[in-house]
Amino acid sequence: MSQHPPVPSAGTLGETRAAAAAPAAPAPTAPTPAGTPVLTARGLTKTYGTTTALAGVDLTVRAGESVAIMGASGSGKTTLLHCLAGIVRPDGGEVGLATAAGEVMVSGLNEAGRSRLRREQFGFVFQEGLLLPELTALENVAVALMLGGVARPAAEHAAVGWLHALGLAGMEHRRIGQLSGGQAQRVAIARAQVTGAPVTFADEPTGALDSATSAEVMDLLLGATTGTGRTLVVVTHDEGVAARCTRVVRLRDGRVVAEHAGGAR
Ligand SMILES: Nc1ncnc2c1ncn2[C@@H]1O[C@H](COP(=O)(O)OP(=O)(O)OP(=O)(O)O)[C@@H](O)[C@H]1O
Repeated sequence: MSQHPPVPSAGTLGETRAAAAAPAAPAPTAPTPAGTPVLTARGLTKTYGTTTALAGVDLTVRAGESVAIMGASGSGKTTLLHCLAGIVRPDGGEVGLATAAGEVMVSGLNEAGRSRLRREQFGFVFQEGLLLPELTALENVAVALMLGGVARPAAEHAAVGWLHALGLAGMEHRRIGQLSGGQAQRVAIARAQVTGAPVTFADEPTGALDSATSAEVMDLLLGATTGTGRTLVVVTHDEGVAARCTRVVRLRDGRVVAEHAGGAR
């Protein structure tokens, strides 16, 4: 990455939805106009042995929206998220990502291409496992930029900006194990946003949190993504999380069985 990393404006993204939406962190590339399709899945299929995880999914995700993917355990939510994000290659169908250079077929790229795409275009907030416990909060965020070629001082400057915006001032040098679950998820949000990635994927981002902390983390996640014109795709079992999104997609047995506006619309 050659651009100077984006840094949020002064202040915090706040604890409330309204406050969280206020400061805008410029994306490294011109943001896709709101409402434009940014990710398009066509006829996605995926099987694991004899298990059909996806049985033909069509889905369009538009810039600036927050899409909650819901459904019973085993209905294919995580597999769909992983196919959209280029973590897993579907057996059939395709996933297209709109970029400044035209549509990139995520599903057609080899592992190196998908890895680069994930680093440059996507942010990830998962329930667990993505933060490096041996690194501090600051290092966990800065490393996302350093992997893209940003020098350490600039990466740390941007990381500090995001950690402060997410209410973690003073905790920059704590290791992940020295943070609460909610604080660790804020670090994950900072790491997912610091590169300016236009699309963030979250898989049960509040799954391990109590309901008050869950609401705070979800507000911050929305403020940092759709609040700054970016796009969020979130897998969740929690109707409260889905109610904060603009659209809800429900899966059953690897198929989309319902789609409707979320409470945020
Ligand atoms: N790596 C894998 N190997 C074998 N089977 C898998 C694998 N990943 C997923 N599956 C199976 O595919 C189906 C869909 O799994 P997936 O994780 O996408 O569902 P989910 O809706 O996210 O479930 P949950 O809510 O329990 O996380 C399940 O039957 C699951 O057991």
